[in-house]
Amino acid sequence: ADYKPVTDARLANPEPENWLLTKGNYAGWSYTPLEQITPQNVSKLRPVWSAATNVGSGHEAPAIVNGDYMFVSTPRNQVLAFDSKTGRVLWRYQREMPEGFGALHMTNRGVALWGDKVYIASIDCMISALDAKTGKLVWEAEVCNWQTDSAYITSAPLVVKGKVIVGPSGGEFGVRGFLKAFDAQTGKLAWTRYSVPAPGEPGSETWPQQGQWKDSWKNGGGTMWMPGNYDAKNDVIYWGVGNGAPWLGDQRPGDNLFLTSVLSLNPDNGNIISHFQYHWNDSWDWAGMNAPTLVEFDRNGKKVPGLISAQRNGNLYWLDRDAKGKITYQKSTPYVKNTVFTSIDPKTGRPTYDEAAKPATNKTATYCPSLWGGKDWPYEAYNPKTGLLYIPFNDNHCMTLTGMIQPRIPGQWSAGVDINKLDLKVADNFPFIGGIQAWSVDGGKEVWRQTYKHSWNWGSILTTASGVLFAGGTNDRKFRAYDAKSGKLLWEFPTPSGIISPPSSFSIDGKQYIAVVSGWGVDAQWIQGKMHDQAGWEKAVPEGGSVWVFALGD
Ligand SMILES: O=C(O)c1cc(C(=O)O)c2c(n1)C(=O)C(=O)c1cc(C(=O)O)[nH]c1-2
Ligand SMILES: [Ca+2]
Repeated sequence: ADYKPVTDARLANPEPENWLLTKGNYAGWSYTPLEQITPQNVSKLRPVWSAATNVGSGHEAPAIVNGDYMFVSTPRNQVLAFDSKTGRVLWRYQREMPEGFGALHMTNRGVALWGDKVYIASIDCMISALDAKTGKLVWEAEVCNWQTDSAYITSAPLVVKGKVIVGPSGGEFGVRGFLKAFDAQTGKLAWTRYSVPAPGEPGSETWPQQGQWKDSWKNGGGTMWMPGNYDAKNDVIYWGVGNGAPWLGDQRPGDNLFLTSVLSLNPDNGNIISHFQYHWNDSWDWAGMNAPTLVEFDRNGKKVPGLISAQRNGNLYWLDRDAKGKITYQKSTPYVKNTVFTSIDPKTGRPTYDEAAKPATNKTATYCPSLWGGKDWPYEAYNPKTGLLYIPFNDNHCMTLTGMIQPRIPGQWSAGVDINKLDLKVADNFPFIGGIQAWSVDGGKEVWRQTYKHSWNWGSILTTASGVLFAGGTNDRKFRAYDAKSGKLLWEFPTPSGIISPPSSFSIDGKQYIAVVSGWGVDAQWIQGKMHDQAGWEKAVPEGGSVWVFALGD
């Protein structure tokens, strides 16, 4: 079939029938304007086709759809192309894993599209451009060196104006985070931007300049391991920055810009325009890796550009952004229990801490939420019709950590805590752990919630113009539909494994489809094991990847 090239204009204004970007649009909404599937008829949803991916581990990539072509990336550096309507396999690309390779998170969060190419960042630090029609390799380039940098890539790339932008992971291996941008046509490196400034660069004054920790910036963390968002109108990208390395903040005294922050950047050269740091001197692995969602706030009857973001630290943030990309704190509120922040400066958003709840070297501290946060990487969703932000959250869990000095050995855990002693504690008689919260963006209030007594929630959310939410994320393998206005459960379907991939939607010949990839693994699986020990939950969730496509039956 013909392949319609993906242009800058199409990415900035994606047609409703396709799903060209990880989160559906550059604003990060995870929203489809399609309206055929409604709260009234969603109970008639039936599988149309499914396909095994032939690999295990956690499948965290959405189905990306451009007309008749659907692209799904999987763990182990694989990209599958399907006929969107029938599920026929068009091609399969697999980049061989290097011998001896290991990473902390064996997953991939999806491909990016531009022109006639498909871009995949592989776990062994490479970025590859494939021919969309054939799957043939067109170019490849090195983003990092997995052996010498101890880095790996799980992120989906983001393409902005002909540049493919991606950052590696490795916050627990002492990687100093960065983004790289490559020419989408040729693979030539366009720019590199570190999240932690070198001495003399703006922000370096927030890192130790002398003494025992003067070199801490070199391995300070701040990996940018989730795709950013883009304000196409004003030409500004927004990217989240991860946790500090090692985790203990006393080993890098100072605020440590730009860890656990959102950065606004110029996509042409990666220059930092502005930032907001969610919390200073991170000591909890509360990474700020999820870019905030681009919305507009209603202010005195006027629409003003804003950012909203449910952060891992358990706070929900409202930030202003202007046409130049300047970010200004507006307000925040806890959406899960946080035992660390004793107050937040209403002007600056800067928190003060209960020192007893801040882990440090040779000190044991207990804090809530645990390192997995009020929410981890799964995407929130925004629906402009309901005006609600939907947050996949986890509450009633805490962590006890003891800090230590851990030498940095390439490729090895060096977060400054014993990896076997990540002491997750759930609340006694917890009423639930996971769930979905719906928040009014303008009203600033929670409107409804769904809670899961027997599961964490690892499910990114899709919302539709017709008022439906789709989400997996639970250990019972179910894919669910909810009423976006009320939160009422409308439909559910058990897939072969648990779902931790973002659902997406597309339409062909006037028929709307919902796609999702089933395939439990990574931290969702790790926590399930801990919940077995703590609360007697089933130890394992069946694994193995499969793609599912649904539509309304008769
Ligand atoms: O600091 C990092 O570089 C980094 C990377 C990743 C990743 O690439 O998946 C995760 C984390 N940190 C992390 O802290 C975390 O909780 C996490 C969960 C998952 C997952 O896929 O379930 N990845 C990651
Ligand atoms: Ca991390």
